[in-house]
Amino acid sequence: MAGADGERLTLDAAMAGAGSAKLWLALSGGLDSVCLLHLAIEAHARRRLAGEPVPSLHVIHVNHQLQEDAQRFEHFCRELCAALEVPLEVRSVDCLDHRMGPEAAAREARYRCFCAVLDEGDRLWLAHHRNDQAETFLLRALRGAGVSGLGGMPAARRLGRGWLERPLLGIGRDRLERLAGDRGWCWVEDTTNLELRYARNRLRHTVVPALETGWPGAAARLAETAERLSESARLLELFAAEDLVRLGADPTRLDCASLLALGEARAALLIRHALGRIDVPAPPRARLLELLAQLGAAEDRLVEVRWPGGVARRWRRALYLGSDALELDWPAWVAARLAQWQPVPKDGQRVALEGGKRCAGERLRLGGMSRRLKTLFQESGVPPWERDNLVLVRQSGSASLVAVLGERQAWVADGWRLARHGGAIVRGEY
Ligand SMILES: Nc1ncnc2c1ncn2[C@@H]1O[C@H](COP(=O)(O)OP(=O)(O)OP(=O)(O)O)[C@@H](O)[C@H]1O
Repeated sequence: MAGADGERLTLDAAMAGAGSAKLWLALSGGLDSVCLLHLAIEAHARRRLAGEPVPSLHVIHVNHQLQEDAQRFEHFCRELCAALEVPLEVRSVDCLDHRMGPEAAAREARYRCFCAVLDEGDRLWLAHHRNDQAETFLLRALRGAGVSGLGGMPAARRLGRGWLERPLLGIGRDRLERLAGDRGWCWVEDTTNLELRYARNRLRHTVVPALETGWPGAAARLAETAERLSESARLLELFAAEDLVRLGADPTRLDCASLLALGEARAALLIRHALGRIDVPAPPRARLLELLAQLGAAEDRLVEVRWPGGVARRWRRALYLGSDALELDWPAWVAARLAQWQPVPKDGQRVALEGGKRCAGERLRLGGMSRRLKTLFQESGVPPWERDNLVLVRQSGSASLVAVLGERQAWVADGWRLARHGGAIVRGEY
C-alpha cells in the first residue's frame, strides 16, 4: 500500500482522544467519503488492536431525493455499510420546497440532519480534502472575498452539540483516487459532478488542471494560503473582540463617535465582528462602506441601511445592528424575554405571567409613581423601532402591568423584582 502512511497518520491522530463519544462518518457514496469510511475503519481497527480507547463508529447518509440517482446512492451506501459491518443511519429529506435553490436547500437539510444525530461531544467527519479547499479558495477569490472568506473550511468546528471535523483536508484528490484504485474500493459516480454549468465543476475540470500543468502543486499551495489566511482571520477576530469590549461590549449597539474614530478599515472589521456575534450575516463590502460614510454625515438624521439578513440604524449617536427578520415569532420572543429576565413578586410567591403587546396609554408603577410607557421609553433611550417589540407582562387574569421586557432593558413595577438578568442594563425598582 504505497504512499498511504500519510493517511494512516492523519486518521490515527484524528481518532485519538475521542473518548467514549460516537464518531459519525458522513457518507455520500462518492469517492471521497468512501475513502474516508475505509480509512476510518482501518484506523479504528489499528487502535483497538493496540488496546487504545476507541469511539463507536456510525455512518450517516442523507438522501436528498433530488435526482433520480438518489435511490442508487442510498442503496450503495446500505450495501457498503452492511459489508463493512458498520451501523448506518439513513435520513431522507425533502428539498423541493425551497426558496434558495436546490443545492443550497440540500446543503441546509443535510446539516440539519447532521446536527440532529450528534449527541453531546460526538464527532462527525466529512471527507473534504485539499482540492476541495483549493477550489473553495478560488471560488471565493473570484467573488472578491476578504481574509475570513478566503480562510476556507476549518479542519474542526462546533456543530450542534458536537464537532464537525475534516481529517482529509491535508490530502489531495489524486492520492485518494490512487488509494481507492490500489485497494479496489468501489464508489458511485455523481454525474452532476461533470456538469460544467456549475462553477465548482468548471474549476475542478478546467482551471485547476491548467494551473497544475503550469505550476505543479498549485492546489496544495492554494490550500496552504487558505490555511494561513484563516490564521490571520482568527487574529483579526481577536483584535475586533477587543475593540468591541472597548466600545461597551454590546454587539447590538455601538457608539458612533468611537466607531468612526477607529478609521474605516477597523470600524468595518468591528461591525462585521459584532454582526457575527449576533448571528446576522455581514453586508457586502460596498454596503458597509456606504453605512460608514453615512454615519459620518449629519448627526440628526436617522440612518438606515439594509442588506439580505441584516439592518443597521443610527439613532441618537449610536449604531444599532440587528436582523432584518420582518416578522417576529411573537410567542417565541415572549418566552425568550420571560426566560431572560424572569420577573417575580418580591414576596417570592410563584405566579403565572402572560406577555402581551403594547397598545396605547399603558402605565407602569415605578418608584411610587405611575409612569406613562411612552415617556419612560423616550427617557430611557429605547430606539423607536424596538418599542413595539417590548413585552408587556401581566399577572394572568390581572390588568395591571408588572414588567416591561426588552432585549437589552427591562423595567419592573414596584413590588416586583427580576430573578435573573442577561447582563444588560436593568431599570426600575427592585
Ligand atoms: N448526501 C450525503 N450524505 C452524507 N454525507 C454527505 C452527503 N453529501 C455530502 N456529504 C459529506 O459532505 C462532504 C462534502 O460533500 P460535498 O463536497 O458534496 O459538499 P459541499 O456542498 O461541497 O460541501 P459542504 O459540506 O461544505 O456543503 C462529503 O465528502 C461527505 O462526507
